[in-house]
This record gives sequence, structure tokens and C-alpha cells, in this order.
Amino acid sequence: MTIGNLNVTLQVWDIGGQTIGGKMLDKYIYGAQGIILVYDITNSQSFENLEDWYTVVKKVSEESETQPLVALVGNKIDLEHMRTVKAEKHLRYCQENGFSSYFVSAKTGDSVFLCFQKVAAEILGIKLNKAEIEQSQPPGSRCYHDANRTSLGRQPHQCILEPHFPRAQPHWGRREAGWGYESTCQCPCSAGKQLQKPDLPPSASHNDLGSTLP
Ligand SMILES: Nc1nc2c(ncn2[C@@H]2O[C@H](COP(=O)(O)OP(=O)(O)OP(=O)(O)O)[C@@H](O)[C@H]2O)c(=O)[nH]1
Repeated sequence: MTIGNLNVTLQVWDIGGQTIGGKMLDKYIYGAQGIILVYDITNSQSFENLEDWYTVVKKVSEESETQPLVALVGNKIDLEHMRTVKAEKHLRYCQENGFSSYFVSAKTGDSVFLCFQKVAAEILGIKLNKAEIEQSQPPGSRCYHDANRTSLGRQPHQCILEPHFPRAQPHWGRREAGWGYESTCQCPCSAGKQLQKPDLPPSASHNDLGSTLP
């Protein structure tokens, strides 16, 4: 793949879920520049299992000079309606451990390439530009911007597709249609999209608005 002006080749090992006790696991982890922990957003157990995997990663990495970048990937976002692991839980785990955060669908391809591209860019210390990010999103990919608001950071909207994206400051105030808010997420899934909730009472305070939102 191309990142900035660089041609980058990734060597990726897919470690099957059944091999956590396997003798080879340490050898895959040792010296790796990046570790992608993947779980299924519709399967809470797969999220709980991450702790065991991360324990192994930490143990092996302690013995290595190279500290890998660790990314957390929630897979199966095409099954958002069956989600059992809240995005908030995912994001908190990322914050607590300094992981990069991604939501993808291996089935539809949503954000998969972008995830690898951004992990590679982060390892290299390169910031992707907006054009590169937009190119990595399949046309018509679903917008998850509004699907899972989180109270983390008390942002009215936390884009779960691109949680690390800079967000425009939400604007609060009286609008012709009533009270509402608008927030322009700068991620490619909803760039420029205006989100409104005009059915809130005029007396609602900002905090009320924050806690009333879906
Ligand atoms: N709907 C949906 N199904 C998926 C997605 N990714 C994988 N699956 C399905 O989930 C099941 C498990 O997929 P695998 O690729 O075998 O999962 P795995 O984690 O590699 O399994 P291990 O061998 O334990 O590592 C299969 O039936 C896949 O078709 C996804 O993004 N969306």
C-alpha cells in the first residue's frame, strides 16, 4: 500500500483464536511492530477474551526492545443491530490501554483497508491526509456516526467509525426548527453531515440535551 510517498509492504499473521496456549504465539508477537486485537461486536465473550490475549502481548513485549502499536478492532459492524459490546466499552478499553481504535466489517469490507492503512501509518509516524482516508473507504459505506453515542468526553456525538477524528465543535442554540444541535464530524463517513434533533424542549439545557440524545 502507499502511505504518503512511501510504498509499504505489510507482513500480516492471522493468529487463530484457538491458539492462545500455542507454543508459536510468542514467536509471532516478539518483535512485531503492530498487534491488532480483533473481537466480534455481537459476541461479548470474544471481547472478554481480549484480556487474555493482551496479557500475552504485554508479557512477550516486555522481553522485546520493540514495543508494538496495539489496535483494537470491533468486527462485524454490518451486524450493528445485534451488537452486544457497546462502543463505549470498546472506547474505554482503548483509552485505558492506549490502543488505536477501529470498527470494521470483514464481510462488507467496511473500513478494513483503512484500518490496515492507518495502523501502518501510525507505526511509521505518518499522518494520513483526508484524500488518502477517503480513498480507503468503499463507496457507499455505511455511516455509523450516529449509531452509538458515547458519554466519554461528553461529546454529543462520538463517531465510532473514526473515534480519533477531530470533530468540529458542536454548536448549540435556538434554531428555527426549535432547539437542536449540529455537529460536523470530519470523518469521511459523514463529512459535512448535519445532525439535528429538533424535538427537544426550548428549556432544555446543554446537559439535558446531552443526556437526552439517543
Ligand atoms: N456478518 C459478518 N460475519 C462475519 C464477519 N467476519 C467474519 N464473519 C463470520 O464469522 C465466522 C467466523 O469467521 P472466521 O474468519 O472463521 O473467524 P476467526 O476469528 O478467523 O476464527 P479463528 O479461526 O478462531 O481465528 C464466519 O462464519 C464468518 O463468515 C463480518 O464482518 N460480518
